[in-house]
Amino acid sequence: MAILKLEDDTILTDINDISQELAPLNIQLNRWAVGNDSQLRSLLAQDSLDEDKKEQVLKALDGYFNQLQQIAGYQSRDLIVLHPRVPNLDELMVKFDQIHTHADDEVRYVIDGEAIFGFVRPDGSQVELTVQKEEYINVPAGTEHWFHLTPARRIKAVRYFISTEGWVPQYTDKEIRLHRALA
Ligand SMILES: CSCCC(=O)/C(O)=C/O
Ligand SMILES: [Fe+2]
Ligand code: NI
Repeated sequence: MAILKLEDDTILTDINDISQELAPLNIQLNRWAVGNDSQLRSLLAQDSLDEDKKEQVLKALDGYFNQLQQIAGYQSRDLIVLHPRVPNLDELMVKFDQIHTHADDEVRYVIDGEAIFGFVRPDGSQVELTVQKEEYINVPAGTEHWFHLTPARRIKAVRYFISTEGWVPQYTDKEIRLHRALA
């Protein structure tokens, strides 16, 4: 269940309240079921997945990718698997935990675990959104945002791409005011 933290420490959990606070950013937040396939569920329960198992997971969820392909021309998808035993996990995360934008929409489908997406709103205020399992988020291209793990340090998320360049950040050198203030 999504949780939104505002800069004044307000915590919102009602999806309508969250959508209202995110409306100026045109961020889409939906619930997408993973389903009851036992093989998929057993794969998602594993910490790490080799490339073959990642592809099995992606194929099992390609119904959503096919929809994105048809309605918006998405061309590729990959699977991010992060957990506490990933070597140099903190170093890996540094590139995400700085305010950046992408030329593509940032489209993520969390299928296990959770993570935090932070946003700079048009009025300059900052918010942090915890996105959890079976939640889909679409952050429009050009949105200033950052990303980090929760204390659980565990997420599996499908990333969908329109362009073929993959993950390219444009850093904006703004300070993550909210995160530091509440850390
Ligand atoms: C869960 S996807 C990893 C984070 C990412 O791709 C991104 O761009 C964060 O801002
Ligand atoms: Fe990003
Ligand atoms: Ni934070």
